[in-house]
Amino acid sequence: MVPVVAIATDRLTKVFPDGTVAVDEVSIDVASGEFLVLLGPTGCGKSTMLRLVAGLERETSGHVLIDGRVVDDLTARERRVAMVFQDYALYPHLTVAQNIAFPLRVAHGFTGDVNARVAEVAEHLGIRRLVHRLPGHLSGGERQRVAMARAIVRKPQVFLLDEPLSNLDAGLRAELRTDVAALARRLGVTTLYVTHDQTEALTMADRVAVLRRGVLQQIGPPAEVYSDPATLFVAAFLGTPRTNLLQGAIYVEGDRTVIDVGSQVLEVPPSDALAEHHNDRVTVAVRADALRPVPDGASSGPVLRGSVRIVENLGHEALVHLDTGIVPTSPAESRLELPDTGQHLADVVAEEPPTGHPFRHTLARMIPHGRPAAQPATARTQYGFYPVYDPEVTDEPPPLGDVVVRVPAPVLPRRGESMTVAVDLAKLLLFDRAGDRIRL
Ligand SMILES: Nc1ncnc2c1ncn2[C@@H]1O[C@H](COP(=O)(O)OP(=O)(O)OP(=O)(O)O)[C@@H](O)[C@H]1O
Repeated sequence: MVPVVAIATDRLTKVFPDGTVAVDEVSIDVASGEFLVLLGPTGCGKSTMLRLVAGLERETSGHVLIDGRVVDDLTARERRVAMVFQDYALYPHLTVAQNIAFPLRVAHGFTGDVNARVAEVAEHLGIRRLVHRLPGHLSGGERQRVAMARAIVRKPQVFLLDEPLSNLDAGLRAELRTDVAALARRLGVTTLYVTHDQTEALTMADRVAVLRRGVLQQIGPPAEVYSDPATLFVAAFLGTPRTNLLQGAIYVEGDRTVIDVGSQVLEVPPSDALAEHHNDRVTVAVRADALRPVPDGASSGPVLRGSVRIVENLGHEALVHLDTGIVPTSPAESRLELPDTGQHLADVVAEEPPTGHPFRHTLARMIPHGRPAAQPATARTQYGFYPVYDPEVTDEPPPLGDVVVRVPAPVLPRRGESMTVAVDLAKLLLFDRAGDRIRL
C-alpha cells in the first residue's frame, strides 16, 4: 500500500537567471488524495510550479513539503513523484508493455513480478489489449494512457501532470479527462494537474488554483472559483463564452444606487460596499449565464439594451453579440496578461518599421486579421483587462460595445433587431480599479 501524502508549498518562489519571476511566493496546501488543478494562461508559471514540486528545478526561495516534511534537498527520485507531460515521451522501439515496465526495470530494489504489475496497471488504464504494440501504432489517446500507466507503475506518492491532454483532439480530451480524474481518485494518489483549459479545471478538480504571472489569485472548489471570483482576472479567465467586461462607474444618490455603463444605467440595491465606491470607476463582469433575453418592458429588474450585431448559431442555442454602446475594458489593459507587455504588433507596424523594412511584412502577417481598431484616446477608463484566451476556443477581443448573450433555439433574433436582456444581479460581478472584487 502506498502512503497517501499531502503536498504543500510555502512561499515558493522561482526567479530565473534572466530575472523572470516565474513563481512568486505561492503557498498552497494539497490534502492527501486531493486532485488540485493549477490553472492559468500561458507563461503564468504553472509548469515551473510543477517542476519545483517534482524536484526538477531548484527554488529561489520558499519550500516544498511532502507530508509536512521539507524536501528541498531531495532529488526528484527521492521525492517519489511521477510526472506526465503532454508529449508522452514514450520509447518508440519498446512495446507498450516494455514502456510501462521501464521504470521498474531501472529502479533498483523492485523485487515484485514485473509482468504482473504491468498487467495490473494496463488493466487500470484500459489498455491491456495494446501491450504488445509499439507506440507508433497507437492513437494519441492510447499513447497518453500508456504514458500514465508508466507514471503510476512505481506507485508514486504524488502524481504530477503537465497539460497531459493538450495534444489530443477535443472529443478524446473530453473522454480522457473523465478517465484521468477517475483514475487518480481510484488510486487515491495526491495529484497536481496543470492546464490552461478552464473546462478541464472545472470538470476534473477537487480544487482549482488560479495563477496569474506567478501569483496565486484564488484557490477553491471549481464552483466557488467560477461563481465567486476574487479578482477580475479570475472572473475574466473563467467563462464560456468569454466573460463580458464592461467599463462603468458607481453613483449613489440618496437611496438610489446605479452602475453607469456609459450608454445605459443599471439600478442596483444600495449597499455599504457600493456606497464606499461612490463615484469610482469599476469593471462590470457579466457572463452570458447572467443575461436572459426578455420582451421589452417585461422585466422589473435591471436590463441592458442593444441591437443584434452577430448571431452565432450553435444548433441548440445561439451566441448573440449585442451592440450596447458600452465600452469594454481597454485592449491596452488587456495586454497585462501577456508575458510581453510591450506594444501591440499592430502599433509596431503602424509606427515603427518604414515601408520596405525587412520585418514589416513578417509583422503584418502576425497580426490577427480583422482585429478591431485600438480604443480611442477618449476611452473613459484605464483599468480592467482581458486574459489571454485559448486561441482554439475563443477569438479576438470584441469590437466596441459587444455583449455576448445566449439565446436558446429555435427562435433566434436577426441582425439589426433590438434586444433587451435582463441582468441577474446575483451573478453580476464588480471589480475596482485594482481588479479586486466589490461585493454587491
Ligand atoms: N529556463 C527559463 N529561463 C527563463 N525564463 C523561463 C524559463 N523557464 C520558464 N521561464 C519563464 O517563466 C515564466 C513561466 O513559465 P512556465 O513554463 O512555468 O509557464 P506556464 O504557465 O507553464 O506556461 P505554458 O502553459 O506556456 O507552459 C514564463 O514567462 C517563461 O517564459
